[in-house]
Amino acid sequence: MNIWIVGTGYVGLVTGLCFAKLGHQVWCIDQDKTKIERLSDGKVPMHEPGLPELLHDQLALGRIHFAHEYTHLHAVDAAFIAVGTPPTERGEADLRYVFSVVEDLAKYGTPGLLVATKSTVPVGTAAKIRERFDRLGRSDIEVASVPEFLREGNAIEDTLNPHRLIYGVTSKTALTVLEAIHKNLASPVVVCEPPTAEMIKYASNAFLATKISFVNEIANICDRIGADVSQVALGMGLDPRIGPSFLRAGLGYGGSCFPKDTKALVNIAGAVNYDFTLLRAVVEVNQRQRMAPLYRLLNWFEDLAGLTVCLLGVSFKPGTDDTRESPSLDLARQLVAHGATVRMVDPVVKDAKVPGCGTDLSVTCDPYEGLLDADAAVLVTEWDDFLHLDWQRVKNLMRHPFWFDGRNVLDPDRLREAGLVLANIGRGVKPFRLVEVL
Ligand SMILES: NC(=O)c1ccc[n+]([C@@H]2O[C@H](COP(=O)([O-])OP(=O)(O)OC[C@H]3O[C@@H](n4cnc5c(N)ncnc54)[C@H](O)[C@@H]3O)[C@@H](O)[C@H]2O)c1
Ligand SMILES: O=c1ccn([C@@H]2O[C@H](COP(=O)(O)OP(=O)(O)O[C@H]3O[C@H](CO)[C@@H](O)[C@H](O)[C@H]3O)[C@@H](O)[C@H]2O)c(=O)[nH]1
Repeated sequence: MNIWIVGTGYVGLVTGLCFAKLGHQVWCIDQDKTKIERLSDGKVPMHEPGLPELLHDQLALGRIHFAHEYTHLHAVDAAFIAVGTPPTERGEADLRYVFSVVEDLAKYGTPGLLVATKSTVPVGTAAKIRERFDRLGRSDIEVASVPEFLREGNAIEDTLNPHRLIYGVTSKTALTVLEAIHKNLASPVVVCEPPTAEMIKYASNAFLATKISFVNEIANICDRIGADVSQVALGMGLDPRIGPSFLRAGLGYGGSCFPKDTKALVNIAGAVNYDFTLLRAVVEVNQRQRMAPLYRLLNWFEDLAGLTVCLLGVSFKPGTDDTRESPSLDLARQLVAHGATVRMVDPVVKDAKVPGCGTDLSVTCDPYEGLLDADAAVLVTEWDDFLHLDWQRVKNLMRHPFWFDGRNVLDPDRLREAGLVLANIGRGVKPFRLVEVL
């Protein structure tokens, strides 16, 4: 089939390349001319495992094309909208990019085109898109909601083997096109109305965020009563009704999705006079959780002025260079406000724009360089590169030996043997090694 993907970011590029791999002809359109030129030259603008190879292969096969305007005017079967829906100041999803694409598609879309949103959009958006097309004289265009569930760092696998496909449609024609596009995927399919599809996306992210904030609250209690949250999560997760995933305590969730989508769902509920009390608490717990290392540092040093703190990890999670809503940036801003000098280390992020910090902070990829003469270190992102350092060398490099493991991934015994002082999240007691899954 012939497919347009509008918006060539994390979602659009991965989706476009995966559709090409499935045998379709794909045109990725983006208003960012530089990005399009780089992609046409085979250069991937973000860090995502497997993407450079996939781009190379699909360019060679002639199935993927990049354009910054709608020059391809012959029959296109479907257009997927994958532009950003960033939060407004009030936390609502900003739909201006989506509606701007709708205007373009009304102008350039060929008759009978199916327009599907992959962007995460508030419940009711498909209906608004339908209205706009009708107003623009394009009642022939079909509208659907096909929410996206890929995770950054695992995006290709998630797209080629999704846990589910959600088709929010209002006609058999739309369903037939979606089935033809995804026919080589063996995933369960849920066919529903567009508002239900839109809600499935928000409810899924909100539920995962709730699990994280829940386990972080348990961790904070564990710290105070001398229990170990890692083993609490292990014990809980063995119950199949609970499951082991998304129970890793730490500095909370970041990224371009959970923070914005939880706030957007609180707003969606508010707009229909429903107070989503639970989700508001999830958001609040997450914000507070990010500051755990700051309070520990103040506890160790009382005053942070003049100290050097090394933050390990800038991206919001390992496997990506995405720094949107990264806990590391929030923490850096707070540390700078307390008078500390912040050094950042990350294997793929090259520079850190810290909002409210004046200048960009420099980022090195060498942990030993970042730790030289540091008074304290905080592991914010659990990149493999940080897990097995030469701890004796680390101890000798640092001015003071204070470490905060914000993701509970470092081996406490190893660090302590090297003479480092270690704090973590909710592991108030030394792990009792006999407790294993037998
Ligand atoms: N990033 C993820 O992991 C993920 C996963 C699932 C869903 N989503 C949702 O998908 C959407 C896109 O997210 P993303 O992370 O890929 O965003 P992104 O910022 O990486 O990419 C968006 C792209 O859209 C382009 N764009 C904006 N307006 C345009 C226009 N009028 N015409 C053409 N191109 C335009 C931008 O230049 C940019 O390249 C969001 O709604 C997000 O919530 C994201
Ligand atoms: O047990 C856990 C699991 C995750 N996280 C944090 O949660 C955030 C999100 O992680 P993850 O879900 O792996 O990353 P995303 O790429 O943001 O993917 C989420 O957001 C996407 C955008 O909506 C969805 O498509 C995905 O299904 C959904 O998992 C990260 O900061 C993680 O560090 C934890 O703190 N504890």
